[in-house]
Amino acid sequence: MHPILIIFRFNNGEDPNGRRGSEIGDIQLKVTSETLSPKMVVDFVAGLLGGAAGVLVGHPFDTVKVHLQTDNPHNPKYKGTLHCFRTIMQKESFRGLYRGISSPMGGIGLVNAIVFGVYGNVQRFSNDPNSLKSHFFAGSIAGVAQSFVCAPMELAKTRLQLSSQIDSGIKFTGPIHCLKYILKTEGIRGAFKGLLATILRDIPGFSAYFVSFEFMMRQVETPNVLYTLTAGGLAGMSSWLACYPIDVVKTHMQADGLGKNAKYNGFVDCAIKGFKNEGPQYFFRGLNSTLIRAFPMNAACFFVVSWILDFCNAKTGMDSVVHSDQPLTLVNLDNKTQADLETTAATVEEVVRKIITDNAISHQYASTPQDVVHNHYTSSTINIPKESKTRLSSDCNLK
Ligand SMILES: NC(=[NH2+])NCCC[C@H](N)C(=O)O
Repeated sequence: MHPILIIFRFNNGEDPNGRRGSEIGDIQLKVTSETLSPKMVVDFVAGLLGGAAGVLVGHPFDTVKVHLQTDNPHNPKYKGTLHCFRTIMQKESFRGLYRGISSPMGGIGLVNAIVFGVYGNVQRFSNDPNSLKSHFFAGSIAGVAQSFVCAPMELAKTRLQLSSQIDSGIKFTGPIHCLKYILKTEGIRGAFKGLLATILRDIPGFSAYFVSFEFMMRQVETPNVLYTLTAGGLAGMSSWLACYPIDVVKTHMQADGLGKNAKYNGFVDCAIKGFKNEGPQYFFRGLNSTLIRAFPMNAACFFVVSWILDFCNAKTGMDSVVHSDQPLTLVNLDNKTQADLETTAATVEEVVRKIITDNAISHQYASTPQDVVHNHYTSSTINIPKESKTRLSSDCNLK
């Protein structure tokens, strides 16, 4: 048997195609027997495009960072971040700033598709999707999931960035070439060097990322463009603050040789040696440039993701959850109105019947647009007991 999927939305009188839709407060109900919710795919696509937007905005900062990191300390070419930026612009214009963008574009696009795809789906299907706890948990799972792609990708990036310091006796043409070489010489274990450190970094990294974004977005009723950009930027910064010391250790692990060439015995050993050698500063070197880059990059990323999710929600006008053997679930985009529903109707069945017998509750529950909290990652659920499900469908002529 196909799971029954009930989708409903509150129509605020705005038709996505510009036509005037139904009356304010009308509720549209749709019942289908699909297994795949369109949202599932939308999350991945939104993450992919959001990641690409982030790289487009963030890459010049990365270029400046790498130029500064590799500058000669005894005879520096650049006086600082701004000077470096200006010098590259003068000499090579945008081409200089955007050189080498193709690999992060592909890589971060893929990583973000996994991050936002896994995050959105875990969050929506969790028991209490609206709680910050669910966002935290979904962020951690997403962090673990992306690590398997992120770790080898960052390994290749690190080895390429440090190719002047690490002498592997070969000049790499790009990340794929570098990874192939690692696979050939160091095997599959070599390609996943730093995986554990990546997981340890990205569990706190991505839970902080999503919880802080969600928290900030909840502080205002209708976040405007500037607000969304700021929240995304700050979420990116807080995510790096939450995990930066682990990131430093990860970088050293991935820059380390293998076998008898290895300086470190593992994650903890690496952290201890770094601390003994340099003191607490060891864990914070490079934090500035990371934070500077994180703001614009994640502002762009979250903005594009939110925009795409909003756009798709407006188009389909629905949010949805599929439960095959659990009680049927109703999902709605709008917390507030749903809260009204829950308190005024005695039973869930009654709620559904009210929704179905058209207009029965439309005016009673009419909410003005300002009243609506559009929470991109929120889905509110009403659980309908299994027994009432069958009755419901026959009563209402639903298939
Ligand atoms: N530590 C993390 N991985 N935090 C998540 C932020 C990811 C984001 N793509 C960035 O590079 O800024």
